[in-house]
Amino acid sequence: MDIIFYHPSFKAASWINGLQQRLPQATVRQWQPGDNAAADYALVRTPPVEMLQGRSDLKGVFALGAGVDDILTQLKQHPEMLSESVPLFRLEDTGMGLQMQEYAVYTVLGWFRRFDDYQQQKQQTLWQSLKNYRRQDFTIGILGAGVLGSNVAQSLKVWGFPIRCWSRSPKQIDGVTSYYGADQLSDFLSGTQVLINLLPNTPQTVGIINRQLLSQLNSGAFVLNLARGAHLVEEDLLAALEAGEIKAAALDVFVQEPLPETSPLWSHPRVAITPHNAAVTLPEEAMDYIAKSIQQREAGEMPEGRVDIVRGY
Ligand SMILES: NC(=O)C1=CN([C@@H]2O[C@H](COP(=O)(O)OP(=O)(O)OC[C@H]3O[C@@H](n4cnc5c(N)ncnc54)[C@H](OP(=O)(O)O)[C@@H]3O)[C@@H](O)[C@H]2O)C=CC1
Ligand SMILES: O=CC(=O)O
Repeated sequence: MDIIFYHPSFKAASWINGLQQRLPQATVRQWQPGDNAAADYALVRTPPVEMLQGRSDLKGVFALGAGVDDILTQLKQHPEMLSESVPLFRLEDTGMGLQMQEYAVYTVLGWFRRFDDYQQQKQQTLWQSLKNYRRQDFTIGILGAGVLGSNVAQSLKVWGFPIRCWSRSPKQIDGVTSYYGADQLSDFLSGTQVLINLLPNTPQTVGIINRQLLSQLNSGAFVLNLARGAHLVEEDLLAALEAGEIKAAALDVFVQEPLPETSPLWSHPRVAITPHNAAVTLPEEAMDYIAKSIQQREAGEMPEGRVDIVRGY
């Protein structure tokens, strides 16, 4: 069995060794331009078109992340890149759920306990206790109730906040109110105090967090974008912050990454920024997952995490 590996920044040698140990029957190699030799599986992040093109014999392509929007964008531009018969898989959880939980719990509790306000008071050497939010009014709305959205819902539920989620199909998550489909989006937004985005980036979700959507949240709501920069219209967020409709935002992802030095988001006192690392690919967990998936595929089973290319996630 032959496996080809390509990632623009990961250390190829440690991935190749790690996969080789997990799959002793396989020969794993780093793909280089011009390598057209046979391969059964490909592990990739934003692969060059020529790496996958013409490989209709592949038994699977594994994306080395949870989101596959980069690969699907390339595929739209170069439909010849991936034969329709080749399944594309993505990482499901592999330790990203816990990382998202950490980020969301830290941020939401900080806003709930008004640490952002106290940080600003500190700049003014101001010793003043502020009125607390009421827990029952601090409704958290999660856009996306998939692997990561449901993880985040579970972790925030234990703090006693009302939790709701919005997805394409209805969900049954204990203690979480499910809204689904375009028809129920307004009901989901109405009464939401903290909006957390964990949607995939698809033609249906691009630009979804715009002025019109933000205006339907509670006045003084908070926004946490953990998914993709393309979901959020940054100028609309800035306008809503200026108008006081949105109190604060925490952003991990941006339309342009790295975020340009000239972006007004950098200097905004009520915007927190992290460099797209809310949940990173953990090599050991990811290799365990991919090795298991390859074994399942070799046994004639279809592993979890198959991307529906038409649906876009
Ligand atoms: N910032 C970071 O470091 C990271 C960001 N991410 C981002 O997080 C995203 C989510 O990951 P994950 O939870 O694993 O993805 P999943 O595919 O498991 O979940 C996606 C959720 O979004 C819902 N959804 C998709 N399209 C729509 C739509 N048009 N309307 C309503 N709901 C919709 C799905 O609904 P349904 O369940 O009904 O299908 C599902 O609940 C990734 O795509 C990636 O972009 C991921 C990892 C790290
Ligand atoms: O943003 C990261 C991912 O895995 O998707």
